Amino acid sequence: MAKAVVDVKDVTMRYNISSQKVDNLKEYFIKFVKKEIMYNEYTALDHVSFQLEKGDRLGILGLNGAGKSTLLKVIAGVQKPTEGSVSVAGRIVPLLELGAGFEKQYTGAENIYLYGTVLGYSREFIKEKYEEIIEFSELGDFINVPVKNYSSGMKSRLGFAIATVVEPDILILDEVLAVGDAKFKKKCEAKIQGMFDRGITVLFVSHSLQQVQRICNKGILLEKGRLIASGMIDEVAALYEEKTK
Ligand SMILES: Nc1ncnc2c1ncn2[C@@H]1O[C@H](COP(=O)(O)OP(=O)(O)OP(=O)(O)O)[C@@H](O)[C@H]1O
Repeated sequence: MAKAVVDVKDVTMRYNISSQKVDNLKEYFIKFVKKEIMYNEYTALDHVSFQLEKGDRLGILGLNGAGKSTLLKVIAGVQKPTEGSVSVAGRIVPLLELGAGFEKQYTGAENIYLYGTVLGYSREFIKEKYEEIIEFSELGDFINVPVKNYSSGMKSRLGFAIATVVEPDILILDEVLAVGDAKFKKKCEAKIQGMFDRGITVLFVSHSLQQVQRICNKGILLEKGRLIASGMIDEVAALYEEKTK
């Protein structure tokens, strides 16, 4: 077997969820001091393991709350798993919650530098790609306006333009093909298709089964945080459809 590009080993993710409703910070503090805050532990991912080879395009299927987004965040390194490990070979570009990392009081232009740095780009690289990012985002003069005045579509466009200015080895997509208006969506799809054609590895979550089957060759199915099936996408998609009947 070829060397794994993504190796997810026995990953478990548990969250503490407060079991009572606390209305404000003062009440929380009083209950905390009196040790009255109780937590329920919730297992969002339960000992999940799989590997991907270079060029694999994995569709992650499962009902709402199955753990799909959590799995992507753990692989992207945004969240640390409670147990288990993830190893990744190459540059990952995560297209998750586009624009969520922006500093709202700063302009789009300033955020190119801030967000670019968060994604691990050097200052020289951002400088070199600056015009290309603005051009792709189609924000025009809005680039000098604070991000707090952007529509959600504008934020997504800028987020997409910054994240995809590098050539990734691994691309993580969470429902982001729904970015912006129809025209911009087409442009994003074309850019992503170009990356697919260069044989990158992809992890993809979408509620459109058709889209997943069009893009992916392999699939996994999550149910309540457990991996219950993995294989070729058409087989896993058929099983998923069976379960949703
Ligand atoms: N930060 C968090 N704190 C507490 N619980 C969380 C957190 N993030 C996710 N969860 C819980 O973990 C479970 C899995 O969530 P996740 O978003 O990964 O599911 P999903 O399969 O992507 O769902 P959807 O299809 O609705 O997007 C859910 O029950 C969710 O409430």
